[in-house]
Amino acid sequence: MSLLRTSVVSRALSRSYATAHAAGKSPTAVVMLNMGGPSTVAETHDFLLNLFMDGDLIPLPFQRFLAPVIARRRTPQIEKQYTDIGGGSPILHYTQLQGDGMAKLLDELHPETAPHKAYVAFRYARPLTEVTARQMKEDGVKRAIAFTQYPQYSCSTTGSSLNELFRKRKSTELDTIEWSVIDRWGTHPGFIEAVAQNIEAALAKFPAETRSETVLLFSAHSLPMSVVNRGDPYILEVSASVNAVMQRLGNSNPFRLVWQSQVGPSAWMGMQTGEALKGLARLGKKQVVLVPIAFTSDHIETLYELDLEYTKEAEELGVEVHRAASLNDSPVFIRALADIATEHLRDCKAGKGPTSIQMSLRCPGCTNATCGQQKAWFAGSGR
Ligand SMILES: C=CC1=C(C)c2cc3[nH]c(cc4nc(cc5[nH]c(cc1n2)c(C)c5CCC(=O)O)C(CCC(=O)O)=C4C)c(C)c3C=C
Ligand SMILES: [Fe+2]
Ligand SMILES: [Fe+2]
Repeated sequence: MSLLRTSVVSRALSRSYATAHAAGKSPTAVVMLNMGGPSTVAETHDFLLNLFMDGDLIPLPFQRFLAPVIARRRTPQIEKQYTDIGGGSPILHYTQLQGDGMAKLLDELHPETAPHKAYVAFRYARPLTEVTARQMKEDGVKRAIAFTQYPQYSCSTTGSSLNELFRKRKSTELDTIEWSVIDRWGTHPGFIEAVAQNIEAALAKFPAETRSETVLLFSAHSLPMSVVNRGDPYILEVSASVNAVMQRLGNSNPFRLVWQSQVGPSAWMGMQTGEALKGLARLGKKQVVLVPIAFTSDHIETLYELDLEYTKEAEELGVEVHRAASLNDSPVFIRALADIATEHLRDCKAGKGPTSIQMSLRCPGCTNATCGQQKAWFAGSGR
């Protein structure tokens, strides 16, 4: 579609939302769930406090007392990182852009449920669930999709966001809405295509003669081994994404999946990204493309850890590193989000239920009662 036609269509669609709203037709809400990040450096402390208060992510003894201490102690270091990447996290900007683009496409792809409206609900930064819920109430929302923006499922990420929505359902009147859930989409062809195109763009920076020797180093946020060992599906699902991307690329390059950003002294999933780069240098590898695979926009892990820390270290060891761009404003990715939501709405209409079959299963080692209650509540929504 030409740019001109896209903007004409999008203006017409915004008008269709405004007209339908004025006429009293409430929008189908698509609630973009993610962790969020501090939009300004000054918001870093509150972001960290919310994060360390989350017992679904970091169960601490005496959480209410310990979390503020740890958050306060960690704030200066993390504030410096957000300062160094330009003064804050871009996640809100990109999530809004992705959501608005998706909602416009959805009006075309699935007119039966139009108008669609994207809402953002972050777990640790503004806009938090309560604020989003208030907006949804003002808009008269009766039907909503909880659409995780984590491609791969972990109880510590998507699980935590769904638990929060479930806990707040009464106080925010979210329980008056008919819900369904998109809980994972790590092998969706549109997502895989968007990642593959960004890898191809990074690979093109190397000379054609040596391009196929470049190592693709997929990097995802690590998980504590205690979470892996209770049966969390994240490691498997990230691996499935990597395999799907490599198939799409025709297995053009050697590759590995490695893990970054571990926090604290406990055991985490390895091999660590920084160590892997050093190891590749030791093995004489000269060219690497770093590929963020478990997050949909830039954040400190890409802009600080990958771009500022690891790339510099590797280049000092004689390795040329280029990073595949994050999905950010990729039109291929925005189209993928719209396709995922369309397929979900069709599945709901076909009676496949408000949640996926896989979502119904708790981790075999899960002892968090909220997980079970939350899954049962979403599965029963609208029935
Ligand atoms: C899919 C991505 C992520 C998983 C899985 C994940 C698990 C996880 N994280 C922590 C602890 C922390 N994470 C922190 C920051 C952070 N985490 C992710 C993503 C995942 N986390 C991102 C994208 C970010 C950065 C946000 C940004 O704006 O850049 C932090 C805070 C930063 C710090 O203090 O270092 C902590 C703490 C645990 C314990 C965990 C699994 C249980
Ligand atoms: Fe769980
Ligand atoms: Fe994290």
